[in-house]
Amino acid sequence: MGKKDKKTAKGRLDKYYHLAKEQGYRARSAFKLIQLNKKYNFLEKSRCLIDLCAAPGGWLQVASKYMPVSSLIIGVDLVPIKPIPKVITLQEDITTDKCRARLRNELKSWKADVFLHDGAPNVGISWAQDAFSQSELTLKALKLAVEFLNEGGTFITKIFRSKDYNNLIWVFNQLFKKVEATKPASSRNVSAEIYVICRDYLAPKKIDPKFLDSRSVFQDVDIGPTSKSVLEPGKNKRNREGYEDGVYTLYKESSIFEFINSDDPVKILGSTSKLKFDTDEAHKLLNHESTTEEIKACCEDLKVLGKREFKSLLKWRKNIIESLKEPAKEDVKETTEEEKINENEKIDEDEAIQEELDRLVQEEQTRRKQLRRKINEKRQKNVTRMQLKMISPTDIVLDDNSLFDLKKVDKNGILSKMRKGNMDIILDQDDEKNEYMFIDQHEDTESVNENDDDITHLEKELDELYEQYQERKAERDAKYRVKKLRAQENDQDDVQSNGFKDDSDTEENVMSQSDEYSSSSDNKKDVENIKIPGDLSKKAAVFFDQPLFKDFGQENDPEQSINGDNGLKCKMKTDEKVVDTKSQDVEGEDKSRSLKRKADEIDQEDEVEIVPLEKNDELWDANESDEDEKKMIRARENGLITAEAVTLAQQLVNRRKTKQELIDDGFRRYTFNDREGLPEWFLDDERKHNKPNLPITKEAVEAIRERMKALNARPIKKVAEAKAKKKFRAFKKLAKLQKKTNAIAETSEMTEGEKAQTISKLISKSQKKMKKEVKLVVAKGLSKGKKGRPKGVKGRYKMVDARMKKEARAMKRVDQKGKSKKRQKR
Ligand SMILES: C[S@@+](CC[C@H](N)C(=O)[O-])C[C@H]1O[C@@H](n2cnc3c(N)ncnc32)[C@H](O)[C@@H]1O
Repeated sequence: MGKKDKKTAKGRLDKYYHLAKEQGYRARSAFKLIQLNKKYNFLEKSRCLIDLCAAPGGWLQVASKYMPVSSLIIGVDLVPIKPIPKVITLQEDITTDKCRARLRNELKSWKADVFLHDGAPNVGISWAQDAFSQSELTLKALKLAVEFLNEGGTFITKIFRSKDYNNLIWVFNQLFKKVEATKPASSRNVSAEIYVICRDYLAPKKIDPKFLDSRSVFQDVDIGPTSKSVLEPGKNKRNREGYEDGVYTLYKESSIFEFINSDDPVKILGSTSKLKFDTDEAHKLLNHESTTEEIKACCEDLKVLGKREFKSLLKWRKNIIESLKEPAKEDVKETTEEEKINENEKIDEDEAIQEELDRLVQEEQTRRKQLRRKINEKRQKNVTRMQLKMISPTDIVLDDNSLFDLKKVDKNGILSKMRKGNMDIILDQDDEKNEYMFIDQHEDTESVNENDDDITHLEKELDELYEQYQERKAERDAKYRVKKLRAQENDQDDVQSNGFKDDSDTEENVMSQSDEYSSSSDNKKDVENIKIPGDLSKKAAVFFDQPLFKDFGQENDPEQSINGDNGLKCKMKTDEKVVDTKSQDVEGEDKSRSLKRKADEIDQEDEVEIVPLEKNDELWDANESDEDEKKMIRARENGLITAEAVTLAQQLVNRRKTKQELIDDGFRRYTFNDREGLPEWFLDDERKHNKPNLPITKEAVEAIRERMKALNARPIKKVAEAKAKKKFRAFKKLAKLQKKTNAIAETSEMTEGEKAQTISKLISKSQKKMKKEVKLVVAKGLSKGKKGRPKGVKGRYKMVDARMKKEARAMKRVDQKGKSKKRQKR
């Protein structure tokens, strides 16, 4: 069988193909016999069956299944048939006498009850030939059948619905009582095959030999090559047109010019027996240089030619056609050459030069454009990177056309400003020299104090060095960069939540730019000069926001109440009520007095502005109000996640701690940590190490640990995905199995028992695929695991030797010792 087109082949895998696979039949054609038997019920009654053209054996399998156990079943085919229990198989050509002899030998005195013929000769040349070969084969099968069939026996054959069909049916009717043609459901609709059931063999004593002679039975016996393509007979499409109307003879002559002038010369070669050189013009062709003796001989009898000869005839035809056209061609050649010369003359030399010039200019322009784009891209990249603080200006390697001229920058002392982090720069696009300008809003007000004393100078240097260190650290450590960014965000949030608007107001810009305004002496003045809309400066507002001053404004100025809806609110960490400090203790009063004094001092310098707050604004404490708020939100969302928080909660719930105690605990050395004026490096260090040591209980730690364990036990995404995939695969497998079992349950070709058996087979097959785990068991005891299953081991197991590993190591050791001794001897 030829190589099938994948798409077609797949299309052929229909329901019967799958059913045949399921039920172990070798070919889907098995179902044709099952269906025929269902209709005519001949297998169960038979004791001897001969299957002609039986390979691969599908019909034989069905026969052995449905026929009584001790039946004689013989299968014959050109190709060997794999053995089938209780079936005799012969490798013979059913058209030969040898086959007949072998059958006689096998049958001895027996005669067959059923003769089957499902033969399909090697086909593909033309439809008419295919059909004829099939009909001829059928007649040969019938010839064998009439010789070996019992009276009343059945002959079943496949035939094509061709013009020989009626002739065959006529012959069958002469030999059998009942002749019926049927097409089983499993036979494909696209196939022209049909099955003829000839029952009740009459077994006439004398059979007219014409009944079994193909020349007599079929009208047009010898079908010549009707092939359209003589060059590729194997690849022909099947053609159901049959003979040409009115053409009953196979010998045909055509004129040589018919072949030369034809649009389809291959067809002429296929349908003609001889090509004639009959006219005067044709005679001239005989003298043509390409008309060799071989060509002449080929034209005499086309029927005997092969592919090579047909090709040479076609080549000859091509040469003849060209030579007939030649004079006309020469004329055309002359005219074209003249035209070419004229055209060449027309081409103006100036135009050519102009074109060349245009091209060069164009090239230069594109080159420049590309260069400019490259430079711009590079500049843009650097600016972005610098704004993201990924690089410092000093990191940029500069060429002549580069964005920065460091020497210039340094002359103006800008470099040091850059190092301090003032990155607000604008690029003057029009300026071809690419100079940089710094925007410094306070350039007028702020002058560099050159007479700083040594300590301040040292501190400044230290700050700068620390900043550089941080930058270097940030470059190396992505985590650190993220942390720093987060800290900056928090700082900005603080500023906003404290009533500072985040617009382009100059003062506020300065605020947001100076992250650590309170610790930087450079910016100190700026900060102090900031006017908060209201009466208090930011610093004063922060100061007065402490819970101690909650009722402070109320007594003196009820209209501008600090605690009022529009004033600053105060809140302690734990509870709003707690802030209501009616019973302030003595210590608190002392503190309040000293703090008030401090505030007065500050306000002497600053104008006091009160920041109006929205009614629903969250309150904040002097140090880390936002932190607290965030912690609260996090606790609400995720529950308590630290042992300290759980301990505190437990203490509160169990009433081991009162509110008052909680407030008192709040007043400790960490409560009013003064950060003012402290260098950044010190504050960073403090943030890292100086933390309150809050009490924790064993139960709280246990509770947190349990929670973490539960979290860990949750499957990670990948595991969950893998599990889901596995589930999906199992589901798909089950659906497939269900589909198969449904098909089996619905089929009418099987008994209920067979259905159940096949379904259970399918199920067990699908389960088999699951891998069984093999347990390794170390061989112990006297028998070393040689006697039976070890105790307590279920399922598959494998015995392994505990010594093996140790012995292997020992051998290695001995080996190495031997080697070292040899070396010493040398
Ligand atoms: C369609 S298959 C038969 C399938 C068969 N009924 C089954 O169920 O397995 C046709 C068979 O006819 C065989 N055949 C064709 N011409 C033959 C011949 N002259 N003698 C014996 N077998 C022939 C082919 O070898 C081919 O195996």
